[in-house]
Amino acid sequence: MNLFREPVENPENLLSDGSIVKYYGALMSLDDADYYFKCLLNNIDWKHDEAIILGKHLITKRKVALYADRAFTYTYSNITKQALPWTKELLAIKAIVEARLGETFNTCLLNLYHDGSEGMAWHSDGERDLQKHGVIASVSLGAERKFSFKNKITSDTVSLLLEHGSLLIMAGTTQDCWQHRLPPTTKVHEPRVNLTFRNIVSE
Ligand SMILES: O=C(O)CCC(=O)C(=O)O
Ligand SMILES: [Fe+2]
Repeated sequence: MNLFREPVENPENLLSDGSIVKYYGALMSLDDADYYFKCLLNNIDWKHDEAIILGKHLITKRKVALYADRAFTYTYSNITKQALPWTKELLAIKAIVEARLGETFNTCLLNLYHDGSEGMAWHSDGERDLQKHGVIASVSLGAERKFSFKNKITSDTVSLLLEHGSLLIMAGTTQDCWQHRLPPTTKVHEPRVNLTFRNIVSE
């Protein structure tokens, strides 16, 4: 356990030229992070993610869930997902994030990685309905994992560790100019939950 976990008051931009990634460190106390981690493991409607890619129906080991202000449907990778109404704990975490950032969010996509064998490949969060250049706020709970960004033109990479109870934001042109991934690792044997708060603007 990292004994030096602290909030970062004015985090620096880890990228440049209009692409913004900032790591805010600890968003909450260790006790709160432990509490929310347990709640989310038990109380979220976790489902394996599905995609239809090149006509093949793929099912991930990682589990996902989608919560939002409205019960809208959301289509990505040719599969339609139904957003569920907020739970008490998700609303509480959302309020902490909104207070820290001075931004509001209407949607949360959650990922559950059971251990280091599960990750997420290089991608950008460029879904059609996502607010263009809006802030995406990423909260990490559970196992500490490496997170990386790769510039789409230069292939420059920037990596950092996402700690238990921490907050990271992506904004500006980050999704246009960079991809990000959660690399798999043989070193991690514990689960991790990630929440990305977003704004969906369709309809
Ligand atoms: O698990 C993470 O930290 C990142 C998840 C992610 O990139 C996504 O849900 O789009
Ligand atoms: Fe992403």
